[in-house]
Amino acid sequence: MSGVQGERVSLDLLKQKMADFAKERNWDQFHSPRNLLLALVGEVGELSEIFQWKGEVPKGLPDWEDEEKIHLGEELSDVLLYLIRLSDMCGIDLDKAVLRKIELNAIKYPVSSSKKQSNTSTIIANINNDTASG
Ligand SMILES: Nc1ccn([C@H]2C[C@H](O)[C@@H](COP(=O)(O)OP(=O)(O)OP(=O)(O)O)O2)c(=O)n1
Repeated sequence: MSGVQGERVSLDLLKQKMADFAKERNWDQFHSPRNLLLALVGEVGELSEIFQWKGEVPKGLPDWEDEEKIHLGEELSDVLLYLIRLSDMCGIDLDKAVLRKIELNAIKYPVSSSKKQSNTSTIIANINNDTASG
C-alpha cells in the first residue's frame, strides 16, 4: 500500500511517524498508555458519530458526499494512529501480535463450521421472510 507521497505504508512506518511527531513536540510525556487509550476511545466516539442516526448504510457508502468520506478517513486514521502508538508505548509488537491473532481466529472459527452456520442463517432468514410475507 502506498500513501500520498508514494511512501509504502506499514505499521512500522506509522509507528515511526507517531514517535517523531510526539518527540518533536515534546509530547512523549503525555503519551502514556492510559492517556493514549482514552484518546483512542475518544476517536472511536468521533468515528461512531459519523454513523449515528444514519441507520444501516450500504457497503462502499455510495450515497455519501466526498466530504463525508474524507471526514470518515480522518477519524479512521486517528483510531489507527492512537492504536499503533498505544501498542508501541505498551511494548507490544503489533506486527507479530496481529498475525498471531489472525491465526488464532482461524483456529477458533474453522471454515467448515462457519459455512454450516451461514447456511443455517440463510435458511432462518428465508423462513422469517416467508412468515413475514404471509
Ligand atoms: N496529544 C496528542 C494530540 C494529537 N495527536 C495526534 C494523533 C491523532 O491522529 C490526532 C488527534 O488530534 P485531535 O485531538 O485534534 O483530534 P481531531 O483531529 O479528531 O480533531 P477534532 O477532535 O477537533 O475533530 O493528532 C497526538 O498524537 N497526540
